[in-house]
Amino acid sequence: MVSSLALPFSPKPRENALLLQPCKAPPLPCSKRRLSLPVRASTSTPPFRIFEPLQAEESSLPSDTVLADPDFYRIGYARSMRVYGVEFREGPDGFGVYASRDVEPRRRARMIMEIPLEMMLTISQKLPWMFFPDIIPIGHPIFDIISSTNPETDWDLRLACLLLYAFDVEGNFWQLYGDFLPGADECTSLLLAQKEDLLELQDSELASKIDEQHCRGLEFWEKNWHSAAPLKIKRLAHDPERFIWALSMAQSRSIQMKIRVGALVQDAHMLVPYADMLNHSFQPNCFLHWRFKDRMLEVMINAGQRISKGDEMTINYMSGKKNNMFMERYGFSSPTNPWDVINFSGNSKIHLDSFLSVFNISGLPEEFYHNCHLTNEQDASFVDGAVIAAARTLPIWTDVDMPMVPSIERKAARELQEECYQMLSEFQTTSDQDLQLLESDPEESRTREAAIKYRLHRKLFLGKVIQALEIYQDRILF
Ligand SMILES: C[S@@+](CC[C@H](N)C(=O)[O-])C[C@H]1O[C@@H](n2cnc3c(N)ncnc32)[C@H](O)[C@@H]1O
Repeated sequence: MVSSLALPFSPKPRENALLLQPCKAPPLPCSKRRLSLPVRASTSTPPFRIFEPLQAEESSLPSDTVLADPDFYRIGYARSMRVYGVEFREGPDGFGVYASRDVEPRRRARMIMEIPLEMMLTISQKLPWMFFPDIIPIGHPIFDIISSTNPETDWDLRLACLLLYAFDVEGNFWQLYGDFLPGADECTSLLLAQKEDLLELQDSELASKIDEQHCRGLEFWEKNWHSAAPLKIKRLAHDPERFIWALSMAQSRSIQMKIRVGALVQDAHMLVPYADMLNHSFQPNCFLHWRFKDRMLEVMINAGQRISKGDEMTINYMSGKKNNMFMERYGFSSPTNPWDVINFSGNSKIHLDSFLSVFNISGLPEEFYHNCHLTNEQDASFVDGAVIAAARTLPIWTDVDMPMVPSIERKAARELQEECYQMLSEFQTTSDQDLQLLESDPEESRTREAAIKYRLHRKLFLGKVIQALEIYQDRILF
């Protein structure tokens, strides 16, 4: 274990930083997410003005969101966390980060959040296990439990142990921050799903993977939280549900990053408060950066990015991964995931360059992008991540010396459409039925909702590929 060093200096609050000042803002509803408690909209006036945006006009901010409770900022501000030009709001996908003012594009990336290492929970990706900050005293039995994990596969078990341990350390920041983490009923992680929710995925392979993960978590708890375990271990997770919840936090909220602390460069798994409230986008406007000189994680707006007040600030959680991977780790999916895949089994193939030029897609397959400057308005709205995914996943042929023959291309496109229709017919429900289910029960569990959305998103993707192939057939006269 390595002890963390003292911060070389405390960062000064900057202009526009979150400032605690007497409240002049009108009372606004705010969200204080407490573990396992339903979200309540408080109508009381916050005792402090929490950062400039609270005074901003609410009208241009997303209407289906409520501001985070002032305490959420206060506990971080007291420990040198800073935010600039953004605020935390609770919306349809839980907490998120939103711009509180317009930002003109800049040549350099611009910082919107800084979080000191002292507030994080980190553990090295490889042996020997090192923790920053070093909160586990030598000889504590949780260290033996962490040491018993498989170094190759069990990063999430180690992080879950560390999180549970932090909740138990008197005065630790995570005792306060834990109040704002999603409870078991608010988190979408499928580790927290009932068995019948997993059936709603209509994907037996994914359901059994999640089931295996769940069993792995339970076995780990049973092995280490047995009746003869010391009290200081037992009290970290009295029941398996508590451990599984911590495991779901580790999986759905941690990041991996190379950090440099003093002379040590380390690949770490990290739980970073506040940055863990950023939602995912395949076209993110932000990224994470490790600032070595004072050991801060920075959230930066991409260089050249224009931001309008009310925009959600997002990062890319994983690049190049299909929806099933997003479901497995985070419990959400997207109908426009540009990396989704369809496994076609027939021999039909379409001509890649012709397909790309019909939809003005440029670049190499790894970096396909929609060249919207060449496109009319109607096409611009049609071409989304699903069409980019189609360009990657449709079986293709390329031969620079051979021109494509439109009639052969049309036949291939029709056969590929047939295969998509066949795949759609194999689902137990239609998209309309899924939509009805989602609308009919607003109180249903987050995991059941995520599971129904997953199969719906698959159908929407297949439908979009069918539509794209239709447009392709119409436009390949030359
Ligand atoms: C790192 S947390 C982000 C903060 C989270 N929204 C919260 O309420 O604490 C990841 C979780 O946020 C949600 N999430 C993030 N990005 C999403 C997206 N693009 N669509 C739907 N849910 C998303 C999922 O529930 C995911 O497990």
